[in-house]
Amino acid sequence: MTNNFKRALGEGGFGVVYHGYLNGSQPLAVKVLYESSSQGYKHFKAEVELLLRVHHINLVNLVGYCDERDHLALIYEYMCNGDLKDHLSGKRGGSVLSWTTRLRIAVDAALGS
Ligand SMILES: Nc1ncnc2c1ncn2[C@@H]1O[C@H](COP(=O)(O)OP(=O)(O)OP(=O)(O)O)[C@@H](O)[C@H]1O
Repeated sequence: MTNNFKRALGEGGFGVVYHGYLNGSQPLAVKVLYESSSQGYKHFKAEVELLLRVHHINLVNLVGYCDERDHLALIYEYMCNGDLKDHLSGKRGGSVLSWTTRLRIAVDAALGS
C-alpha cells in the first residue's frame, strides 16, 4: 500500500503517517503506530471501535487497520487539503483565514466530535 513506506506525510503523537494507495488508485494515509505499549494498544482499539461505527462528514473515515500486536496501523482516507494546523497558522500560504471562517471550522469540528 505505501510502496515500502516511501512517502511520509507527517508525524503525530502516536506514530508516523505515510501516503499510500488502495488497489493502486484510492489515496490513503497509513498511520503506523510506535511500538505498542498497553496504553498505546488501548488507544488503538478505542480509535478503531469508534471510527468503524461513527461516520460523519466532518470526521476522516477509517478505511481499515492492521492489528498484529507488535505491528499496529490505522488506515484513513487521504485528506488532500493538508493539515488544519497549517491553515490556521498561515503556513500553507494563500490568504489568511478570517475569524468568521475560523469560527465555522471550530463549530464544524465540534459537530464531528
Ligand atoms: N488522513 C490524512 N490525510 C492526509 N494527511 C494526514 C492524514 N492523517 C494525518 N496526516 C498527516 O500526518 C500528520 C500527523 O498526523 P497525526 O494524526 O498522527 O498527528 P496529530 O494531528 O498531531 O494528532 P495526534 O495528537 O493524534 O498525534 C498530520 O499533521 C498530517 O500532515
